[in-house]
Amino acid sequence: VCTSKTDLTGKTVIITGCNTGIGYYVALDLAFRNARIIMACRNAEKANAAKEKIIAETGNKQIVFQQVNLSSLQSVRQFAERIIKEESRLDILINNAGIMHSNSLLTEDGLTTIYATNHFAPFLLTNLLLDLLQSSAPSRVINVSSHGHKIGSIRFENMKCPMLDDGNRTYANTKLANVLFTRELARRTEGKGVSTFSVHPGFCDTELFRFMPSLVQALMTRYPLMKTAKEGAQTILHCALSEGIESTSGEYYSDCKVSSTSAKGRDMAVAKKLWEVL
Ligand SMILES: NC(=O)C1=CN([C@@H]2O[C@H](COP(=O)(O)OP(=O)(O)OC[C@H]3O[C@@H](n4cnc5c(N)ncnc54)[C@H](OP(=O)(O)O)[C@@H]3O)[C@@H](O)[C@H]2O)C=CC1
Ligand SMILES: CC1=C(/C=C/C(C)=C/C=C/C(C)=C/C=O)C(C)(C)CCC1
Repeated sequence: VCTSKTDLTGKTVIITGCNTGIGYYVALDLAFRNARIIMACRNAEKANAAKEKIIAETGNKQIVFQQVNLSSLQSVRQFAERIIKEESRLDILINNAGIMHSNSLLTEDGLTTIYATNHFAPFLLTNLLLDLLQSSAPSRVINVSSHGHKIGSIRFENMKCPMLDDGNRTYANTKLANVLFTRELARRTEGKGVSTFSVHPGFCDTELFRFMPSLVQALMTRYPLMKTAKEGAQTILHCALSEGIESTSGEYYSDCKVSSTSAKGRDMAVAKKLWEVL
C-alpha cells in the first residue's frame, strides 16, 4: 500500500485511461490530495461520468476531461498541443491506458492497435510534453507496464506491424517496450529534475480482459490472488508520490518496491533504439 502523505495542492497531473480500472483509482486518490487532474480519456461519456463521481466523492472540483484517442498519433499530437497551450505546468504524467486483445486490428497510421496504444502513444506523448515536465521539475513520469513483459521481446523489423510476425506475443512485447522506454528516458533526463518509473500494478480485476472469451474471464475472477483495481493503483501512487525515490529513476516497480525485469528489460542498446522508431 502506498503510505505517502504527499499533498498535491498547486500540482497538475495527467492520467491516461482513467475513466475505469486502475487509472480511475489513481485519479481518485490524487484528487483527495488536491491535485488538478487532467483525465486523458477517449470516451467523453465514460470520462465525464467518472469525473463527476470523483468530484462528488472528493469535493475536488479541479478535475478536467481532455479527449485523446491513444490509438491515433494525430489525436496524441493534438492533445499534447492543447496541454502545452493551456497548461502552465505538468508535475506528474501517468501513462496508464493500455489494451490487451488480438493484434489483427490496424490504426489509421497503419500501426497495430495494441502497439500503438500501449507503446507508441505514451512514447510520443511523453516526448511532446517533456519540456513542460522539465520546466515544472521536480516532475515524474510513470509508465504502467506488466510482469507480462518478461515473456516479451522487441523485433524492430516488424514493431509497427507485428501481425506479420507469427508467434508474437504483442501485449508482452509492448510492456517490454514500456520498461525499456522508461530506462532510456531516465538516462536522457538525468540531472534535469524528471524521474521516471515503470510499474507492474499486479494481476487486477479490471476491464483489461474484456476481449477474452467469457469463460476465461470467469475463471480469472475466481483466482484468489487477483487484486482489486484500487489495490492495483498502489504501486503507481507510490512511484508518483513517495519522497526520496528519485535515485531509482528508470527502475521497474512492483508492490511499492524496485523489482527485477527480464534480461531483455535491461538491454540499453535496444532501449536507445526505441527513439529511432516512429
Ligand atoms: N489488470 C491487470 O491485471 C493488469 C493491468 N496492467 C496494465 O494496467 C494499465 C491499466 O489497465 P486496467 O485498468 O487493468 O484496464 P482497463 O481496461 O480497466 O482500463 C484501461 C483504460 O485505458 C483506456 N484506453 C484503452 N484504449 C485507449 C485509447 N485508444 N485511447 C485512450 N484511452 C484508452 C480505457 O478506456 P475505455 O474505457 O474507453 O476503453 C480505460 O480507461 C494498462 O496499461 C495495463 O496493461 C498491467 C498488468 C496487469
Ligand atoms: C488465464 C487464466 C488464469 C491466469 C491469468 C493470468 C495470471 C493473467 C495475468 C495477466 C496479466 C499479468 C496481465 C496484465 O499485464 C488463471 C486465473 C490462473 C486461471 C484461469 C485462466
